[in-house]
Amino acid sequence: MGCNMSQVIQAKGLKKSYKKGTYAVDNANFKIEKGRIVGLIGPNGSGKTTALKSILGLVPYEGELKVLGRDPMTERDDLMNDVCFIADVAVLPRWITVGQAAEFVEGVHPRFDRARFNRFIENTKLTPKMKVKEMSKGMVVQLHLALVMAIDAKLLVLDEPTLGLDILYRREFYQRLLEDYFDEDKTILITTHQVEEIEHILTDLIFIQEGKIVLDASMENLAERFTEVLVDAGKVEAGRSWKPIGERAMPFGKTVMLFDNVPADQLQQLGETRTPGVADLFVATMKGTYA
Ligand SMILES: Nc1ncnc2c1ncn2[C@@H]1O[C@H](COP(=O)(O)OP(=O)(O)OP(=O)(O)O)[C@@H](O)[C@H]1O
Repeated sequence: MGCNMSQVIQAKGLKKSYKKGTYAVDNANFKIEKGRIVGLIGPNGSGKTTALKSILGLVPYEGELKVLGRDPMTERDDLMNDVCFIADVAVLPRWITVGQAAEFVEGVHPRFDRARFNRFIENTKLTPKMKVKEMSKGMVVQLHLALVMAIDAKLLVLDEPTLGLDILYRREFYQRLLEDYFDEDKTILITTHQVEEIEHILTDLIFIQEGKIVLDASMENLAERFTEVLVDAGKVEAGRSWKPIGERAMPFGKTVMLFDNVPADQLQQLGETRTPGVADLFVATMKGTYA
């Protein structure tokens, strides 16, 4: 692999096995470019965290992997100067204060900017002496975000960052990330299975199922490739003959069908068409996962 710096992550034949004969990540190929916000989305146990751990050099793997031009296994220390990794917000210990949390991150991350952190905190109800256990969940999110955003990392990796938070805070979290942190020199990789609230900030989508990449596309490509049709009651059979990848019943005898690579003008004969939401696309793609 060449050293192309607009390429933030390159994986070729990436594999990780914890147990002989089974692969948590199974021959994954993908590229992530600078200035993208990528959602790595998959059901429980599909290999998301394992993929992230490989990217961060936290587990040994097979195959080729380059992150910011470096080999995560042999150049981990170097790589960590440019990467910020945050697991879910729940990991902040309950006894820690705002000030101590900042001190801790400052100690472990060379790119942490204390003044920047303080500026974020000044816009909240948080005070330096406040403990996590005294905060509402929303305040914990604010603390978490301030810690993340004060790190000037080229690559930000977030593993289920909004787990356990309600929809309002999930929205707030992603909106702030987009408005106050993201720019064209940064790249964000987020894993989640709560897709609805991140889809509007994502530029790219990677679906993973049983360790395999089953979809890898930019949001523009998705809109070109997939179409959802609200099929009129009398046209269901016609619709099925064009092999939808998903189908669900709606009130009043209508049926929603999801099509992959069927020309839109053809589908318009069936009923109203639109671009599917990521959640519906996810469900259709993962069909059979829990069977
Ligand atoms: N340390 C480990 N030792 C053994 N098996 C593991 C280990 N970590 C993960 N696995 C297995 O690898 C597979 C993928 O797990 P992984 O945590 O990567 O999935 P995930 O997509 O992040 O899941 P979730 O959404 O539930 O967090 C699972 O079958 C899991 O049981």
